[in-house]
Amino acid sequence: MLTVQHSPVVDQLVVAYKSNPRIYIEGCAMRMASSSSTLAANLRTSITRLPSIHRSPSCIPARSQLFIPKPLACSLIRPRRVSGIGANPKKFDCRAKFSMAEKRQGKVDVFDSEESLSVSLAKYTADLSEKFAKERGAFTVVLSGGSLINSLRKLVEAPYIDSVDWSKWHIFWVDERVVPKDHEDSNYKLAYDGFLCKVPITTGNVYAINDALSAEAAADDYETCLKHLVKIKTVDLSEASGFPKFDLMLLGMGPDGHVASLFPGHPLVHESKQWVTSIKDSPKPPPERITFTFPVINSSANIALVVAGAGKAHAVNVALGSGQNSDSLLPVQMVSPEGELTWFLDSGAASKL
Ligand SMILES: O=C1O[C@H](COP(=O)(O)O)[C@@H](O)[C@H](O)[C@H]1O
Repeated sequence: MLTVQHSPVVDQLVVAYKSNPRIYIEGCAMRMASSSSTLAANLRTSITRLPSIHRSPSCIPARSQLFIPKPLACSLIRPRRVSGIGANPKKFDCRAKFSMAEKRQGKVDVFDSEESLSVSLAKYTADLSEKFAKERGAFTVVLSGGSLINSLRKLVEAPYIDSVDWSKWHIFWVDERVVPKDHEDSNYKLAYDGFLCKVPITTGNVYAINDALSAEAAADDYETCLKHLVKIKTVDLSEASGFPKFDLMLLGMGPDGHVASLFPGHPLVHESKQWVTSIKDSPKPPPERITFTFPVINSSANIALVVAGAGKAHAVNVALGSGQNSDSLLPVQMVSPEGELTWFLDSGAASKL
């Protein structure tokens, strides 16, 4: 059950946002300074689930085509070994590594190259786009920073550049660094340069994090933005958890097993009430960031965990194979969506499985 406090100020801000997202951004920042969240939400306990493994390379023709929208919109509101990575699809059923009340099966796709991973990720994303556009008239997509953006490159080529209904897309970030949007460390800039500037996504449907605010204020501002979008049903709400339910979350993973800006051993991995939170001591620079929390991540309808490179093989093996972690669970092991989990691994990332 989700409760959002209403007030004339909030209602004015909603009206303001509809007519001019920038006004709404300022409104949210102002409101942030004088209010505290009254969100009451139930915690959905995160449960690790282990997947079946499927190797499936594929290919599509390449053709680049550019669309350049205006740059930004709004900031308002266990264990089984895998052997012989090859061209033929192969399926494995994995048993859960941890006992769990609510065991579900995910899927692991291993590709012989990052190139074929990218091709398959494009088709997966385009298929979900079509499904959600039909079902609910909108497709809410959450991006990570890092290498994920490069892995989305086939989505901006034929046939998807023309066949996807980009007008239905709404873009969010699972985490952001507290730097200006034109800074080299900005996840927004990375996504804009590598993906968003090439597709005709409506400017007003790109929900960037407000880079004019402190980390705490930016996290609060983004949460306020999400509550508004849930209220107007642009973003679904999970009945099970009371947290927002995004249609697709595209997650990367660091070599240490972190996802979003949720790092191994950091107390934020246990945050159970906030939708969006901030971190000032990120072990990976830059230190100040904002991030979705696990209850939001795990309320997703679909999560793609996209991991490439031998440098990440150990964390992948801990999550999916016989690898052991010395301390607590790796954050990536805590990814357990309400919906479907699909791993996209290249041969390097899967090399220890
Ligand atoms: O700092 C971050 O790192 C992770 C992983 O990045 P990668 O380059 O190793 O794929 C990324 O998913 C996250 O969004 C980003 O802020």
